[in-house]
Amino acid sequence: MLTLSKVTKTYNGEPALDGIDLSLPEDSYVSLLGPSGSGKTTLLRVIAGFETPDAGTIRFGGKVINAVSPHGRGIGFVFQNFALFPHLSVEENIAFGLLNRKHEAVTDRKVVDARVRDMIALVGLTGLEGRATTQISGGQKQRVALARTLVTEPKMVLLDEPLGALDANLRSRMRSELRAIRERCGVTFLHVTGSEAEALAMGDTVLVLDAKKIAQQGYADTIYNRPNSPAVARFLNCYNLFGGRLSDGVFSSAAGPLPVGKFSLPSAQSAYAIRYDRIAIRPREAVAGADEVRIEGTFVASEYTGAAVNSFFQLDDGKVFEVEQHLSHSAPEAYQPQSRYSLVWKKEDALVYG
Ligand SMILES: Nc1ncnc2c1ncn2[C@@H]1O[C@H](COP(=O)(O)OP(=O)(O)OP(=O)(O)O)[C@@H](O)[C@H]1O
Repeated sequence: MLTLSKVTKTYNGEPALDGIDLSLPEDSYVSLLGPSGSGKTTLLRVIAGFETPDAGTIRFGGKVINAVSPHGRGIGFVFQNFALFPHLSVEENIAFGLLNRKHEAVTDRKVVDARVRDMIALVGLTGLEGRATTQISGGQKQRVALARTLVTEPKMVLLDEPLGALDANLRSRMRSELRAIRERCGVTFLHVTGSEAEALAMGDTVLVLDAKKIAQQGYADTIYNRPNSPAVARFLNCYNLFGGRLSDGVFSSAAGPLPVGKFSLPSAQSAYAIRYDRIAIRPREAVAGADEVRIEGTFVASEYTGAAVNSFFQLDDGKVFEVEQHLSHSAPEAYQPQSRYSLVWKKEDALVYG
């Protein structure tokens, strides 16, 4: 439904977007993930029409929309800080967009009231219609912001870090709320986030932006299991990465030679990656099986994250190596600080780039 080809945007001679090609499906939840400064907000603003690209084409519903004003695009935008009107009630905030939009404003009060009522029910704000927006919680403000956009019946909604202003607890509850609301209204959501956990949890599709380009676009589980470059693997924050060189089925790294399985990915940069949750911690004297890779590390500390425990080991080259054990698989074990352990994984579980 939305296609960008070779879209470029430059600020003061510096590229903020450098040849973006992407294609978003109808009726789906898309997460846009990227490190700070990678161009996420710029990309959203270009799609919304708040910024004009220097080059490239934006097509929406089959039509080129480069020259169409933001109001005429049929694309909604939800801001991180919600941007609600403090002097208007919940209901008035939601009605505002319909009554005052430049394109096809709805002025029949009955139609406005009916649509606002439906929207209030859809986002779960029934009972709070008359409240001032200064008298509702952060999560409720988020719902008002969303309802105010959805009431105008956009074909697509852009959300710029929509959960960024909420505390951690509320953020995880609003993740499933947002997904459910989207499914009910059938509109494509493009959700910008700097959090890999949020992107993978929410998006049917994930777009990874790195250094002003699309580094990878795919299903969330494909990106998680098969990041297509060391940069994407690093950014996902769930892989240990080793630099080095691949030759004759062995990856030579600072941690020693690492045997390689059948799987390798072509990449300009060579690297060896093993996911945190694919590693077993065994006594130092443990011997690796024929299909396994074994290195040694010194235990530093463990950190509980609720469903998992993450343990940190220092390798001989000083690098920190992380292991994640899900508590549903086994009870947590206590490791001795400053003691040496074997860190073992299956050869086939490693991703080798080169
Ligand atoms: N109005 C502007 N004028 C000049 N440079 C800008 C402008 N807006 C963004 N940039 C630059 O463009 C690049 C991309 O910025 P952008 O805000 O899109 O990144 P982001 O991925 O959204 O970052 P963050 O996650 O920190 O919000 C950055 O180098 C930024 O400094």
